[in-house]
Amino acid sequence: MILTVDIGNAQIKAGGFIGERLSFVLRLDTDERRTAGLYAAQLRELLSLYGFGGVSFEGAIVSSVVPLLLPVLEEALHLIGAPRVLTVGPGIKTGLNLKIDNPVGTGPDLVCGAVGALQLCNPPCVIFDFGTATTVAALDGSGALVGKAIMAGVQISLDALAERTACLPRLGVAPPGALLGKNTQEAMLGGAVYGAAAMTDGLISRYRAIYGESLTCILTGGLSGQIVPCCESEVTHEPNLNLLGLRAIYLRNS
Ligand SMILES: Nc1ncnc2c1ncn2[C@@H]1O[C@H](COP(=O)(O)OP(=O)(O)O)[C@@H](O)[C@H]1O
Ligand SMILES: CC(C)(COP(=O)(O)O)[C@@H](O)C(=O)NCCC(=O)O
Ligand SMILES: [K+]
Repeated sequence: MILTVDIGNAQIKAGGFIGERLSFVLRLDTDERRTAGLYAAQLRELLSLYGFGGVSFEGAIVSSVVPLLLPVLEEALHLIGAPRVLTVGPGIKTGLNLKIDNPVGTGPDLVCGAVGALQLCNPPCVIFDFGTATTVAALDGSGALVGKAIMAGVQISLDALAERTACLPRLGVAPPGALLGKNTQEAMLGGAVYGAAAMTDGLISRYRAIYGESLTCILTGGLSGQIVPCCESEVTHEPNLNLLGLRAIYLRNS
């Protein structure tokens, strides 16, 4: 089995591939205070809970947008028995052409998503990733990453409303009851979720004006399942896109 690990700002996603098949996805909280031993113990426990306790790993690959946690998870993966642990960063072959300023400063999650997208479709394509931040990565007809957009994430927007107003409550992203709410909670959820979906539709129509109607739009990220049902555009939903990309990068480097 190949273990793929995507460290995001909210959660660490660990996916196990047997061949092409993604057999499981574990989610752990991102916490910079946690040690390698604690993450290893948690991974071990979850692996056996899901029935993969005895499985041996061919290797593992990690991508991180939280620099402090990268060595911590690398060590945790060695501790649970991964004989080799690759890292998405300088020196790794991704096969992706980055036609942007400062390729090294680009989030490795965007790189993994782009590589994952190229497994699923022919470019041009755009990837919307709804996590802590909402990000867009655009791949031109040659498959090169040519541009990106970064917005406040859907949960961040709700958190900011609760923090910076006197009367608005703290809410988690959830299916909105209606486009227009009848109460404060519905109004906030409708605004956040339909607002994100309408932003997505609006950006897609602008990107289609550049790249043509054949542009493939892939939505991913932990919150994408809440946004996809409210979008009007034709989109592909792949919640584990970064893990697919990580597996492809692992294979390219082994
Ligand atoms: N099992 C799950 N499946 C999908 N989304 C989840 C799940 N558990 C939590 N989430 C939501 O996904 C969000 C994190 O999305 P994610 O894409 O992992 O963000 P990041 O990459 O920034 O860590 C959290 O706000 C959480 O509420
Ligand atoms: C934009 C991000 C914060 C998104 O992180 P996430 O929502 O996946 O936790 C991350 O990709 C990042 O820190 N990027 C570096 C800046 C850039 O890609 O231009
Ligand atoms: K994101």
